[in-house]
Amino acid sequence: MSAKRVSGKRSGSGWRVAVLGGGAWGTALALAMLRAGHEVRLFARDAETVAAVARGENPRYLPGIRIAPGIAATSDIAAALDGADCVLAVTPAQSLRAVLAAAHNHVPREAPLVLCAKGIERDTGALLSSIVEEKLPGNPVAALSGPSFATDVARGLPTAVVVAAREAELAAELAARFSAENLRCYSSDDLIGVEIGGALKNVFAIAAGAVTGAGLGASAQAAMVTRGFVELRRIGAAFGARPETLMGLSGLGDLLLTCSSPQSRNFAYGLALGQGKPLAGLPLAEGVPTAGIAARIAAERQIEAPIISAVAAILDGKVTIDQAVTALMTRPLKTETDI
Ligand SMILES: NC(=O)C1=CN([C@@H]2O[C@H](COP(=O)(O)OP(=O)(O)OC[C@H]3O[C@@H](n4cnc5c(N)ncnc54)[C@H](O)[C@@H]3O)[C@@H](O)[C@H]2O)C=CC1
Ligand SMILES: O=C(CO)COP(=O)(O)O
Repeated sequence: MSAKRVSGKRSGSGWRVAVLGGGAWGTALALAMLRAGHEVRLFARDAETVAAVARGENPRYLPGIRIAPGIAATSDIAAALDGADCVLAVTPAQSLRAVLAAAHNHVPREAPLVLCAKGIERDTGALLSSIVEEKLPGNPVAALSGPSFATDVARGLPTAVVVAAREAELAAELAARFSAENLRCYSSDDLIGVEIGGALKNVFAIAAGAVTGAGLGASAQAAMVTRGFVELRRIGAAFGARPETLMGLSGLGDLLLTCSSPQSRNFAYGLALGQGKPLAGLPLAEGVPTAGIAARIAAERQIEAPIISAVAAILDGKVTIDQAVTALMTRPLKTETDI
């Protein structure tokens, strides 16, 4: 790691952090970075969000939460990235490629690009780290993931996340710099494992919401989440993720959070699906595009992932929830340990 990155370009311990994305999570992370002692620039593409953050709010994405002064919001991506020591990419997974296309000429050389979105690119099956490696080949890539609702983090409620990079030293440095009183960052050198956990838990959160919405009961819910976790581990193993990473904050931790709370937008999406309510206009549910591509990846690699396939088929309107449940319940019996 370069000496420049260790010490930061600015004097003192604070970095200049650029946050790309003025939605719920981008704004919450901007606040978290401010609390951790950094100078924060927030890129939001719409002028309305920029003006709102300057007023101390973001009513569209974080209604009712006061945004502390000190975040410099801008819709000029070059200005947001100017002199950044570190860049957080916090737009939806399916927008990452477009955002990096707009950003790549302005990202300072060597600044780590920290992925904060959770998903797999729908059209290509690419993990987000591989998109960064393609678009910003000179910049180190990292990922921040774990159980962390934007509203909780924005309010300063305590939680723990994991920051991963292929280089353990970089992961540890980022974790140290991002941690603050109420945000405890663990570090990991299993970048792929952290990415896979964060991306796939969203698919099971949709399934969990659908189970609740369809009134299938708490037992079905626990059985689905447990067997879903087996699928997450199978796919993770195929990508080279370490099992202990998937047992950690970005896998099991986030699965527990989002499969149990309607505060999760993916759970809420599944809930509406299960209740037969309209889905149009619901907030971002990253598990929707990820379900389809994860089902395709599983099929291509011959990985057994019946719950992911069922979620994808339900979302595509190919089967009903009832039909999917019957198909899952009548699969050939097997030993539980046969993952
Ligand atoms: N909201 C949460 O609690 C958490 C969200 N995440 C992840 O963070 C990512 C972003 O989620 P949120 O901020 O919650 O979504 P959001 O829907 O609240 O905001 C998305 C933001 O991205 C912007 N955006 C979309 N496409 C863009 C583009 N092409 N160029 C520039 N800006 C663009 C939108 O204008 C909006 O400001 C997702 O992958 C999500 O899974 C991760 C942890 C917690
Ligand atoms: O990933 C999250 C919390 O860790 C947020 O989940 P939702 O996108 O389902 O709201």
